[in-house]
Amino acid sequence: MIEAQGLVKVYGNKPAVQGVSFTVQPGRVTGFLGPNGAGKSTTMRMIMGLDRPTSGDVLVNGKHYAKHRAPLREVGALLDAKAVHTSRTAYNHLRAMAATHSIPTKRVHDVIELTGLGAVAKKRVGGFSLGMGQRLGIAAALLGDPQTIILDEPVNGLDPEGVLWVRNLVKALAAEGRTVFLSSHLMSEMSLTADHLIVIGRGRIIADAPIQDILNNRAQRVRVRTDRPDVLTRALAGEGVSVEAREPELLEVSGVAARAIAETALAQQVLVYELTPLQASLEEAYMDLTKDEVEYHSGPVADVHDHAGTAESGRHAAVAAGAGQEGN
Ligand SMILES: Nc1ncnc2c1ncn2[C@@H]1O[C@H](COP(=O)(O)OP(=O)(O)OP(=O)(O)O)[C@@H](O)[C@H]1O
Repeated sequence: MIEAQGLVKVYGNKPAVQGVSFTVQPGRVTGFLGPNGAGKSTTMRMIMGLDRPTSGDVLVNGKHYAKHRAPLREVGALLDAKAVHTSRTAYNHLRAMAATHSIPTKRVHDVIELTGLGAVAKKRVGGFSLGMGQRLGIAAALLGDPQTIILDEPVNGLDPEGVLWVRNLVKALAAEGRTVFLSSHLMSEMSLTADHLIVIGRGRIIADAPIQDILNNRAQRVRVRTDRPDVLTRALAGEGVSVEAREPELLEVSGVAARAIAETALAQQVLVYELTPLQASLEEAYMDLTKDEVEYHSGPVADVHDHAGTAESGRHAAVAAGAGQEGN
């Protein structure tokens, strides 16, 4: 279990994390989701004792990370896969880690097999691709067979087969009763992997709930086809209600339930020939939640065309477009 209480981290005069409290429970995958610069990595580094909180406190399995006698056996983390730039082979890297924590060599072989590194285990880590580096980082995180696993952007750089593998792995680890805390900026991936979401924006928690609740709590949108959109729009107007005209006879309404729209239409004697409650995608719910919290706003799509193609290039383009907005 991970318990954070009032965590604050200020770099110079830049508040990166601003009073964050949450509990990550065992037995489920908890996703840590937020736009670039939201404070995910900083929070994870504080959990692992790599950054000292400006104030507040965080415990892993009931203690500060550094107070555990055998931390690798308590908590396994992948924080920066690129950090392992070594002339050692993957096998020797893991063996050295195992040796300093009294972990038997058999476990090294086990995690190499588990992470699909068998074919490259005797190769120098310095020559690894990003995906192989991610697998090695995950192997290292699992080496001590820890109860708590923290993975910062674990699918970064993985091919689709690798993404699926991480998804199944973290679900299996949670099903064994472990605490699994996983950061990502990819909502689509989280929706397939996590049971519970903690959403962070500009250093503050903006949601902490089961994924299904986050979807259900989003203002319900209803698609309405009517021959009198003008009359219905006026009749529905009110606080918390939004009515958008999509096509000449098509409205999208949020903030009013389908039945209430039907009642209003009936009272106005307006013909309605479609009334469809729309299920929000997790992506939409996320955009809704974080719309005021993004530190970096993307430029128009035309700006990113040169790099377009992958989510990753889009993300970098978004950062580039937003450079200079930091601290606003
Ligand atoms: N060592 C540091 N010194 C100064 N500022 C920092 C440092 N580390 C992070 N920050 C700033 O703190 C804020 C939070 O950064 P953090 O890396 O925790 O966000 P993140 O949610 O992990 O983002 P990303 O998805 O881009 O990795 C950002 O504004 C970042 O620029």
